[in-house]
Amino acid sequence: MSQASMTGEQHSNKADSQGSIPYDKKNRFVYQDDEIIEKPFNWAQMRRLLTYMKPYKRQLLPILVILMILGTLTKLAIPFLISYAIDHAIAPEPGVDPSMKLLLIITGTAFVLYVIQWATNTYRIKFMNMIGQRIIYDLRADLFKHLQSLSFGFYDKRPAGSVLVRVTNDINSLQDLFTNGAINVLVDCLQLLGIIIILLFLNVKLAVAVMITVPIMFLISTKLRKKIRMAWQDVRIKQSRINSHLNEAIQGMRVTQAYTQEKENMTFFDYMNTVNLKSWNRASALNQTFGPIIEITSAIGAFILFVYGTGLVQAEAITVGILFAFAQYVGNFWEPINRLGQMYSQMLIAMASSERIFEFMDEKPSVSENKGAMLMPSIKGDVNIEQVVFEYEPGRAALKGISLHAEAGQSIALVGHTGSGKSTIINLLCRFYDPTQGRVLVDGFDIRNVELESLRSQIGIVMQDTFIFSGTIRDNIRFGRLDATDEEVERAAKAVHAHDFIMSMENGYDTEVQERGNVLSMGQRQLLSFARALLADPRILILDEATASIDTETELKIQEALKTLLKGRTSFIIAHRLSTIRYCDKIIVLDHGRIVEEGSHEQLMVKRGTYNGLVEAQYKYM
Ligand SMILES: Nc1ncnc2c1ncn2[C@@H]1O[C@H](COP(=O)(O)OP(=O)(O)OP(=O)(O)O)[C@@H](O)[C@H]1O
Repeated sequence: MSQASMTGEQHSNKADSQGSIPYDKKNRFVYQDDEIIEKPFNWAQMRRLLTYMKPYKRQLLPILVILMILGTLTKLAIPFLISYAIDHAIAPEPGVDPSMKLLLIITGTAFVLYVIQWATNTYRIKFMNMIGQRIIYDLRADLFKHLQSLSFGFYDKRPAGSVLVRVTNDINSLQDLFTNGAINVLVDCLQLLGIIIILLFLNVKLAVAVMITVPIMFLISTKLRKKIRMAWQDVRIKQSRINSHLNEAIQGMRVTQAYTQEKENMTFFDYMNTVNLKSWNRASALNQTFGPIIEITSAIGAFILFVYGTGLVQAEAITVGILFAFAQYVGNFWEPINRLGQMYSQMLIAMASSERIFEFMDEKPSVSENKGAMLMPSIKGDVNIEQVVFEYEPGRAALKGISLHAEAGQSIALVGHTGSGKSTIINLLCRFYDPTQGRVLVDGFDIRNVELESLRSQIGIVMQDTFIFSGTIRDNIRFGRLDATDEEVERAAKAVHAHDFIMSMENGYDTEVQERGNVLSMGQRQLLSFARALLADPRILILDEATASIDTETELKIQEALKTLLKGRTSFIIAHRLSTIRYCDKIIVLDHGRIVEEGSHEQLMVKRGTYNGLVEAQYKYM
């Protein structure tokens, strides 16, 4: 089950109080909120994030900085130039004639500056996007690489939907920071500093008077921003829940339709959707209050400027040109302040995102290679499981002291009731988990001391729940050994009797199958995964309920094929259908994590113990 479990309580938080839909089953799903929660600014984390900029430090950053400085300087210079034109070319001091030539020179220069400003801004945004996208590409690649290295234990604790939603949302919120943010902060700070210096240079008194509104504006905006931030976070929580529910609803669509639960699901979805809409409306309304507040504050600034500034002009303390320059600079003043506020909110959200991304990245695989792990030599197939105890969760042993030996080339069947520990033995043999106690030896090597890839690449596994990737049937079989030729692929398919059904499909081996192979029947999928495993030519072959969905006739054919194919390989076969394991060299009977019987079919039948009971129970219902 994805983000949800059916037990009930946690969901009854904020969302419920906001949702007005009278729906008594709205607690049916419980979602762990994987939303982005605001975190205090954390320098260490920011530095870690910024290390992703390192590869671009030499190539692109210097260009960016030059563009940034050039853009800011031109922006700052233009009002100054116009002010100069007013005072010296349009309305010069009494006694001096207006100069058309000077005006033309100044307007020409201003025009050139506008062009430079436009060009620098355009290229700055382009470069920023380029760097930002590359950083996100690197981050995403790092994260995916790491996720692939994490062990089953990590995924046992987290539903796929939760990993997915979290990774996509968090990476997206960092995307905003890197593409729009980091460099803009520098641009805005530079611009602000430049304006303050110029204003003070032009006239200290007027500059101080105009900037009197800044602290007020700062106070108001800090308070309001916090509220707005919280409101948007609430929106993200709601959206994250919708995503989680969607993920689950789509995956479980067949069950929903089979149990005709569409109406129920729709009502629940409607409820979540309404809660999301309300939360969005609230955040959006709050957001809209910000604009007028800035406008009122700038209007007060402008009022002070014109009342006090005109007084200063009349007293001849400043010129009209300087008053004009002031008006322009003050106009440009609020823009960076506003953006810096937005950036701050964005950074706090990015802090939370990066924390969660780094939390995944810092997660160590519970199964990792020991230092000095050696390459597993070519496996002969002798498997020794010695006194193995294994707990998925502390205190709940799934295997309680298992010892078994498979000589190279032997076929071993694992049988027993559901939950008796059959798959767990296989999981340990493939080293998806490490035993809590005891050890697993292959050809005398403790598998903890060999390189994982060299071990797993020599073990083939066919599971009941076969995963078919999107691509052609040929690609799916070739997944077993990527360098296999087309002939080898077909030979493997023929050996497991998959060739006929493949050829009956529209494009034969080139038929496209969808993710999880929905165009194929369960049995067909299993046949493909047989072919895949055989192509890999593993020394140890594991069949975990691999023939459960194949009809008896095909199964008999496969049995024949398997007899030759299993020759020379050690195999472990888990099967509830006991007829399939009758000819195995050894049958291990498990019960509640312990081996209760061991021997050949004939030996165990004579014993008239658990195995005999299982076989008789099966025939009784036939
Ligand atoms: N990922 C897991 N996390 C926690 N407990 C688990 C996990 N997988 C299996 N178990 C528990 O370990 C025990 C053995 O499970 P296992 O899957 O090995 O049984 P099995 O014999 O293969 O069952 P089946 O015939 O149904 O496939 C069960 O009690 C099961 O609940």
